[in-house]
Amino acid sequence: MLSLLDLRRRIDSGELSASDAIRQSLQAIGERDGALKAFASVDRSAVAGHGLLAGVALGVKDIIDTADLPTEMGCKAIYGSWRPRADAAIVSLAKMAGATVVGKTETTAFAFLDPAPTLNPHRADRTPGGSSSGSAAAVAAGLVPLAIGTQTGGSVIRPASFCGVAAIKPSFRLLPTVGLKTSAWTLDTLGLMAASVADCAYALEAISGREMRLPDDPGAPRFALARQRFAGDAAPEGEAALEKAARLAEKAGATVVEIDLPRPFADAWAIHGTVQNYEIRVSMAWEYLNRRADLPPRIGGLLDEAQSIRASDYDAVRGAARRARLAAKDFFAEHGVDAILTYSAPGAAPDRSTTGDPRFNKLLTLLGAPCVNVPGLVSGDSLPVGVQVVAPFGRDAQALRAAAWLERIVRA
Ligand SMILES: NC(=O)CC(=O)O
Repeated sequence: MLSLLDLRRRIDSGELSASDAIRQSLQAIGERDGALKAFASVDRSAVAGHGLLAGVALGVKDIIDTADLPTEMGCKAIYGSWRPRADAAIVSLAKMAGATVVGKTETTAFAFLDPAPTLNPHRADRTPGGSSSGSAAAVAAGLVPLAIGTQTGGSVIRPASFCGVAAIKPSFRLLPTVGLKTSAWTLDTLGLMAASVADCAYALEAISGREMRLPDDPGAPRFALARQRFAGDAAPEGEAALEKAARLAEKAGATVVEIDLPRPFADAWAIHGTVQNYEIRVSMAWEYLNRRADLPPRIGGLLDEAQSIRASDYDAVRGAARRARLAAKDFFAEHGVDAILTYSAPGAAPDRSTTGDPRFNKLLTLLGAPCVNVPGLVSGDSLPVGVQVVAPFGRDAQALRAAAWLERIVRA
C-alpha cells in the first residue's frame, strides 16, 4: 500500500515531486484497475495541488458530487454520465488542502447492498465489502494513498476490514455532507481510508482543519472489550482477531476490561433499520416514483418494503436513538475507558454475492461515535480481519490515538 505520510515525507525532502506522485498513481490505475475495477471514472489530466496534501492522489466515492468527473451513484441506468455543476464540500476541502482527485471510486448502488463490480485485492473471489467498495480496494491495492467513503450502516469500517486498510468513520457531521447523495440524513457520515491510522489522522486534520495529529508516544489506552452480543455472534476468525488484539494490547500494557454494552445500546441497535430505511425511502422518493424499474434488486426491494414504514413508526423509534446517544456520553466515563474495542465485521471477506453484514457497525453509526478500523490481523487463510476502536462522540483524536497505539502492537 502507499503510505500517505511516507509520500509526503519524500515530497517535502525533494526526493519525489508532487507531480510525479500523481503520475505514479495514474499509471498504477491505468495498469491495474482494469482487473480490480476500483474506479468508476478516472481523470487522466489530474495535476498536483499545493498544501498539506500536495501529491496525494485521492479517490472519491461515486455518490459524492464532482464537477470535473461524472457522479453516477453506482447506478448508470439512472445517473449514467450525470455531471453535477459543483464539487461536494468535502471535495473542495480536500482540493484546498492540496489533494488531487484522480478518480471516482466504485460504490454499491446508492450506497446500499447491491454489490459493486470491484474485486477484493487479496482474493478475487471475495467481496471488497460495501458500500465504499472501490475506495477500500484502491487503497489496499496501492493505487492511491487516500480515499473517501461514506457510512450509513457499516460502509467505511466493513470494507476497510475486508481489504486490510485503516479507516476512520469520524464523529457524525465532523465532515460536511453537502453534495453527498443522501441515503439517511441522521446516519450518513463521510469517512477516510488510508494505509495506516497515522495516515488517516494526518488526512483528517488536513481536510477538517481540526487537530488530529498523533503524539509521538501515546500512553497505553484503557479499552472496554465489547462483543455486542445483541448483534449475534462473530465468525470464528472475527472472534479470534478480536481476542488476539485484546491479548496483545494487555501484554503491551493496556487495560482491557470486557463489558456488556447497556440496554439502551441494544435497543438502539434494534431500531437502526427503521431509521435508516424510512429516511432512505424519503430521500430516494424521486428515484422510486420515476425510475423504479431501473433500481437494482436490493435497493429496489428495500424501497418497496420501506413504503409501509409510517412517519409515526419512525418518530416512535427516534427516542431509542436519543436515549442511546445519552447513555454513550456516560458509558466511557462510568467505566473509565478511552475506547471500546469491538469487531469491525463478523469475519473475513465473504464471497462476491454479498458485501458482508454491517451488524457490528450500525449501532456505532447511529451513535455518531468516531470509529477506526485497525488493520494488521489476518484469518487462517490469510485474509484481512480488522478490529474496531470507538471513542466518545466528538473525541476523534482520542479514537485515532488509541487505534494507532493498537495498530503498532498488532503489526509488531
Ligand atoms: N451505506 C452503508 O453503510 C450500508 C452498508 O453498511 O453496506
